[in-house]
Amino acid sequence: MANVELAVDVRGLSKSFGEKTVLKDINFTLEKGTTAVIRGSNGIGKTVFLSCLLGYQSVEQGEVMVLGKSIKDRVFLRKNTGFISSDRHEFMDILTPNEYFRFIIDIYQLSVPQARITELAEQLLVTHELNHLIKELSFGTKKKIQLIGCLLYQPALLVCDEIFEGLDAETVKYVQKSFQQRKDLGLTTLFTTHIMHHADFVDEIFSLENGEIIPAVSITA
Ligand SMILES: Nc1ncnc2c1ncn2[C@@H]1O[C@H](COP(=O)(O)OP(=O)(O)OP(=O)(O)O)[C@@H](O)[C@H]1O
Repeated sequence: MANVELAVDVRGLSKSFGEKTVLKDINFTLEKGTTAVIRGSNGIGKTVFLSCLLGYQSVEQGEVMVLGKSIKDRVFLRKNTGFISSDRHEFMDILTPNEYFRFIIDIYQLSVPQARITELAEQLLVTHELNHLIKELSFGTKKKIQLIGCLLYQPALLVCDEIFEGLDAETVKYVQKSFQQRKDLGLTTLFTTHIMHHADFVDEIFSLENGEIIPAVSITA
């Protein structure tokens, strides 16, 4: 029976590429309403782990439950999760931000007034970018557009890869505040970063080392 109080419940997850084992029998849980960070050195497997968690990469061995359901239920998974990628936005690239937001509003059947999009765009200083193709936007602006998309539907589980990379100081503060607001709403946020001092507000800190995810004592240790 699934534990519905867990936002993430990973059991025995392993993942290899050829001879190279990246994730080794990972057991990892995250309670609902938690904000957590996973740190780890370059190439250690953070992106692969997040991709397995959200069903973007096949799981070789093990079981992954998100919000009490197996990730094999892909409709549930997509409806209730959001992903902010550091560098993968192929399907967004052919849209403008405005088209992308309309797409999100349509598929999630949201009743979001245009004024809310205008407000978020003003807060994140992207008002003048809304009708340009996403592929033509800067690295940080693409991330801001993904953030706005997620804030429109506020997924129960938001997963972000390298969330602070390439963001200016004001946007870093905005992201931190948004994640704290998500926590106040009882929502779960899991992200990776190399900039650990930006993550000093989280509830839980994990480290990916030697293919395993282990709790870390502090943001530095
Ligand atoms: N599709 C793939 N095919 C083969 N190897 C892969 C594939 N995807 C990832 N890897 C390998 O898995 C390992 C972990 O990569 P991953 O991108 O998860 O690292 P990371 O911890 O996110 O690193 P960084 O901090 O540099 O972003 C790397 O050795 C990478 O080369």
